[in-house]
Amino acid sequence: MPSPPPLLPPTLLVEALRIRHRLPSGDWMTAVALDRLALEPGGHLALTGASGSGKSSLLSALAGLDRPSDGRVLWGDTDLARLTEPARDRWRRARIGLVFQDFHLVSGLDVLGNILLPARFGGTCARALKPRAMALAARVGLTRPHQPVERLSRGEMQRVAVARALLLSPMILLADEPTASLDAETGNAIGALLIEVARELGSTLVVATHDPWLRQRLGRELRLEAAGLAA
Ligand SMILES: Nc1ncnc2c1ncn2[C@@H]1O[C@H](COP(=O)(O)OP(=O)(O)OP(=O)(O)O)[C@@H](O)[C@H]1O
Repeated sequence: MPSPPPLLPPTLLVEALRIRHRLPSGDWMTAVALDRLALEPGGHLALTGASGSGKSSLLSALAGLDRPSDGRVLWGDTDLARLTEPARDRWRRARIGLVFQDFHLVSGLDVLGNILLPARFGGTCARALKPRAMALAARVGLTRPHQPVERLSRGEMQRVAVARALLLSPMILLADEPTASLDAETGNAIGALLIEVARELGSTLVVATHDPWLRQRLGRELRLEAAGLAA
């Protein structure tokens, strides 16, 4: 069983972070060069910057999905790079709710089945969480919980991805462009919901976004610049 989430989210500290990707040519490019970022427990932060400036790469490192090439990502006293991959997976499942840019929905499952996926992966009883999953589906405006996800519009898929990230009441919420596929009004509603739920839970919230409304509502902003080819 995963360990229960701590009552308070840990402080985030990023130091001398470099994330490099290998290009098909064999060269390396630096996607993120960030000397320092500190975020208090329950803090909210918008990651902004032009397309390709490294927002998704940074979110992946914060979630422990990718190991930094250099530097450290510390959540409290946990240095993610020092954990083995299975330990990092356990750590992430117990603490983090993730909204992926491309949703990562599982076709063949309906709306409810997708929202309940973190329960399955985390070893929590999916049946016990069904009422919460139904409530979250309604809260994000999904009225047909048994609709197969492959028949949803992109905007509806985005709502499923947001509801799924909230299922386990995570202490840390990381969202990659969570309003990008929505019209302005719905995007604002979903953005407001993320902020509201993060406040209710006392969760730390980091959102990569181009959306000026959401950026403003999050209050604090870190603007990334494309770093370029690695030396
Ligand atoms: N796996 C990878 N292999 C090679 N290059 C990559 C990889 N992932 C990202 N990159 C490159 O790293 C840079 C940063 O990409 P990233 O997706 O982090 O930016 P972003 O700010 O999230 O962009 P967008 O706003 O378009 O989603 C880009 O130049 C991208 O092409």
